[in-house]
Amino acid sequence: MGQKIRQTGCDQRTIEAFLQGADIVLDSIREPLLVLDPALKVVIANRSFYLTFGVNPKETEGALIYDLGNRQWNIPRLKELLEDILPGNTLFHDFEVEHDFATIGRKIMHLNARRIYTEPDQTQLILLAIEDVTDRVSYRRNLEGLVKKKTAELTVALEEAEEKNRIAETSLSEIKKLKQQLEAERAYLQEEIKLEYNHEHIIGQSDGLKYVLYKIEQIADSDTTVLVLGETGTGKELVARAIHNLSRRKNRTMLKVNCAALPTNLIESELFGHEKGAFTGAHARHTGRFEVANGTTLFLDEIGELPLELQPKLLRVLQDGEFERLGSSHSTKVDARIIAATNRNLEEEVRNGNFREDLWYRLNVFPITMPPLRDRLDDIPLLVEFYVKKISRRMGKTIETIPSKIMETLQAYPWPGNVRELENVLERAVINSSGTKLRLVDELKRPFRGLSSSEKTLAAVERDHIVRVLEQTQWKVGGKNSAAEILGLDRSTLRARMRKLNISPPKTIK
Ligand SMILES: Nc1ncnc2c1ncn2[C@@H]1O[C@H](COP(=O)(O)OP(=O)(O)OP(=O)(O)O)[C@@H](O)[C@H]1O
Repeated sequence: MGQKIRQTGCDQRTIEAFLQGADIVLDSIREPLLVLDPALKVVIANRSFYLTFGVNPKETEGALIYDLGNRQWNIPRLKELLEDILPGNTLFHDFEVEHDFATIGRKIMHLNARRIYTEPDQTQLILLAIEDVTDRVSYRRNLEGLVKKKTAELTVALEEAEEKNRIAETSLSEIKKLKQQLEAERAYLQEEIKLEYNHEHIIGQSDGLKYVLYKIEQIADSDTTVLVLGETGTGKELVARAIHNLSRRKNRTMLKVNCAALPTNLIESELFGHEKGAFTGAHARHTGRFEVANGTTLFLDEIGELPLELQPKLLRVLQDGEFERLGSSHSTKVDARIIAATNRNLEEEVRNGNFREDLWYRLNVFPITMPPLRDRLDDIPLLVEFYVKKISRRMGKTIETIPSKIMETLQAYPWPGNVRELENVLERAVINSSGTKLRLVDELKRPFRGLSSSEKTLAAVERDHIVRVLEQTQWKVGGKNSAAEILGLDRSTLRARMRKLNISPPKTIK
């Protein structure tokens, strides 16, 4: 402890009185201590201070606190705190400073300062205690670093887990969607199986048919919308199936919607689906054919019968591949290749205001016209042979001869119902043939009410034929031996046609 007190701001005698015995007390304390006068100059320091800081009393006592230790304590905030102790009667604890020692390296210290009095005259001095907290702080800092590192690692792990979870959820919802789609497709297939659709190859070798086959091959591979035109029963659906089976989508089932077979209020839901509660009776969500057809081909049969109010919705799917389920405000995207078919003259329907012109243009990108059977007489013998064989095999019969007279009759008939009608005529013929020779039962020579078919419009020919079949069946529209069965149409399709062609039963039948 220094003997002389140099230039402190206090009365010399007072200080000396204070120092009497104080050095013994101060030296006995293990922490470094400093006593400062009101001018913040060092009055005295203890042994621990000198040892810790590697300084001697001579260079310490009388020195301004901020000048100590290479001015490392010249910190503005510390200055404020120290200068406020005596005037403000304040104290402070654990002011953290870092100090570089030449001998022992970097140390972290906590400074604690308070006011003290000298006896007997109560002169005010400052006691500054210095605590070495290097180990504690390093331990805390290490711990904090560790916590930070672990937190960062955990955050990354959490983010990764969340991402995995998100991917899993997305996959799950995709799987669910796919499952729904497959279930709908399976239900559709079961319906199809029930209907016993069994489409064979397209039979024929006429130039007209060869041209159709050429066009099928030309367009099959692309996703272009195809419009198949032609009279009823000419094989438009066969064309659609042939395109699908030659396309990249052939591994999935082609879906079909007959636009004439459903009432207007059901067709929208059938095509586009609906949400639960979209209308009275919508007890569950229904996936529409467009959605099920995602990734495959959708065949829209009898497109000319699509109600006008639904035509803009179809146009939007064709243009943007988007639609909304009934009762939903969300758009659903689909990638369905559309093949539409009609036996109507759509241009005429556009002129009559029954069909939207923009939709007609959009559908008519690649038209394929199936020629009527009467324009491809060469195909009749092939078709007759094919169907007689097929039907007799099904019925367990053997028909070996088709008399040339019958073949001539079949080639002379105008076939307003086309191949479908031929098929029905042959079915009845096989049923009625008891031996190995085919026997026709239908009266095919019957002329068309006064006019030849070439002199009539297509609609008039169709009307005549339907009326004739209805008359034959006593106007029995549906069921066994009905007009619908003979014409090979659904009962609802026939009814739609009758409405369109203005056919109604005579009053006596009603
Ligand atoms: N070239 C052909 N070869 C073999 N069968 C054919 C041919 N053309 C049509 N058919 C048969 O005729 C029947 C009617 O064909 P399809 O249903 O494809 O005609 P469509 O033109 O779509 O008729 P609709 O306009 O009434 O819907 C089917 O049983 C079909 O297998």
